[in-house]
Amino acid sequence: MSNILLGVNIDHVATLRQARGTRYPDPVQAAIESEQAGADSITLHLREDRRHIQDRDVEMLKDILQTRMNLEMAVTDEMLAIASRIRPADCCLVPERREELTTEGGLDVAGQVDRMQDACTQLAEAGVRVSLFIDADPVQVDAARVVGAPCIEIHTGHFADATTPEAAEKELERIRAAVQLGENTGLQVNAGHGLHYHNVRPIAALPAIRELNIGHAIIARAVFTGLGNAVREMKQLMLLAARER
Ligand SMILES: CC(=O)[C@@H](O)[C@H](O)COP(=O)(O)O
Ligand SMILES: NCC(=O)COP(=O)(O)O
Repeated sequence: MSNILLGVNIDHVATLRQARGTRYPDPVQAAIESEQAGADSITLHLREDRRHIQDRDVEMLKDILQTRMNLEMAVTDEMLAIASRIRPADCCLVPERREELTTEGGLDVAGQVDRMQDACTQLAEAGVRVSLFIDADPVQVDAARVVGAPCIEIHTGHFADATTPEAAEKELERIRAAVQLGENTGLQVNAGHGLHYHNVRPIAALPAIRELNIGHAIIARAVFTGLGNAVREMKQLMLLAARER
């Protein structure tokens, strides 16, 4: 499969807006421009602390997006109720800690099977496709199957944070094995977190990966090149890598 999809995460456009409490930059404009530049979906993380994306952003984009909304959220009753009402195409369940700078790891699905099964069932009944954000851990991949999630998103943060080529290669092998297990298990396999223009290609080249969700690096590059160019450049890198599959 030489095609690979890009989900652009617009959280950090909202981070810039929230820094001053202004109306700009508007994540809604970022989503439209990202779609026009080739994004296959738009990811936004409605955090419990609303540090960046606001409920208003989700409500507006529900009626504006021409591709797909991938709503990231914690597994809480509040967020499950919002997702069941908004009914995004995709909902990616992620761990959240109030004091974290950004997402630090994957969901412990295996340690809370009943809770995860209930969440997956509730969202599926609302017509929402569920993805579970998990570490590259076979135990978690199998648990995602057990709880009935159709998709997983492999956390690539440890790969991105590796400080030596050897450590990066070790993390890439863990990701490669988890991605292959996910495909063999019948799950759609996505990946994301910490990917940027200099580390995305080996991840995009993994044959079974369907979609990459990338945000921080694209928004950072957009500061200098414009968002459209930043999205186009990332998509081009991914497609070049996918041809090596
Ligand atoms: C789950 C993930 O890796 C990111 O999509 C998440 O959005 C990171 O949280 P922040 O956007 O708050 O950095
Ligand atoms: N789930 C990963 C995502 O949406 C974007 O993460 P990042 O590229 O902002 O680190």
